[in-house]
Amino acid sequence: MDSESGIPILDFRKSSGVTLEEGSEGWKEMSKKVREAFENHGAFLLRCDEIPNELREEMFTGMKSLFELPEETKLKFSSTRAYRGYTAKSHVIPHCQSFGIDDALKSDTSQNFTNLMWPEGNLTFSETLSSLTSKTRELSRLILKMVVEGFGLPEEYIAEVEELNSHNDSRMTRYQLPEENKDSEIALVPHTDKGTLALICHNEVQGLQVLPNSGNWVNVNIPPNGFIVIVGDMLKAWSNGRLQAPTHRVVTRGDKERLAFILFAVPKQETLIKVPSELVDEDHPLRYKPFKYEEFVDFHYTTRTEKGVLEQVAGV
Ligand SMILES: O=C(O)CCC(=O)C(=O)O
Ligand SMILES: [Fe+2]
Repeated sequence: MDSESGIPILDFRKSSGVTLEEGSEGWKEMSKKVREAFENHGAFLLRCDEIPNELREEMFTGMKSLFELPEETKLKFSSTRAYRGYTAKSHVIPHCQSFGIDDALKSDTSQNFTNLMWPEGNLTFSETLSSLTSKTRELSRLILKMVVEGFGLPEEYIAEVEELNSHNDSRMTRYQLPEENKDSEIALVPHTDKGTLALICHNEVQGLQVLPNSGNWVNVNIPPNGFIVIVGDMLKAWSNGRLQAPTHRVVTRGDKERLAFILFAVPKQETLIKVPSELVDEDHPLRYKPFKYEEFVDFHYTTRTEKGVLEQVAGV
């Protein structure tokens, strides 16, 4: 457990003697821990060996060169969609620059992005981005299956959680230190993630904070070579509010810049989010009516509100 935030650390590493073969006892036990962590914290810290350290190091080395490219090159990666494309110093991300990549898993996405940034080519970057994206996506699939198992739901629901993970966006962010004040300062404003799950790894410079129900921000310490897995609003809705989608933000802490790679598992626009009947009972009355992901996204983009979006769109 992370002593500051109380968020559990789950160890998926084979080297720790864990076998996560689907259906095995180890798998069932871990699925229960995933469910409990998501119920209590909306997140867990993950140690796993699916993603080699060399790959992460390669990614952060590549990201360093990426962010050092001239501003006019970075601005070539534009998007009409909010939070996608290249953003620098927006109100949402005051001290950071970020590349939001849509459809991160499409076979040519990494290559097209790389070619735009490095017209002379950068095969290492393109392969690293593509490999880290697909490996984190495999992890998100595994974790969603564990949610189905953790709730003891019939196997049919695996297809449903796959729907919740049918689209993938990724984001690469550099949180810079503000010139004047090197102490703690907000670099990414408080929010919940709007999709299903987010998997985040960073260059070992901490900065993430969560807001527990106690109402006081707490630091999250991602373990070395680890990840944090955070529940988004869609998984919260699908689970009838039984899994939390925690409010989180990033602050600059210390004197090093932070680099983060984030994979977002999201539904397709037209996906219908509907609570499984098994998750509704006397103790857990239905909280959300069925709604399409795009209704939620449109409402969020038009109102630009962070407060109670889910309740306003789908609340019973
Ligand atoms: O950089 C981080 O640790 C968090 C990023 C985040 O929450 C986001 O991009 O939605
Ligand atoms: Fe987030």
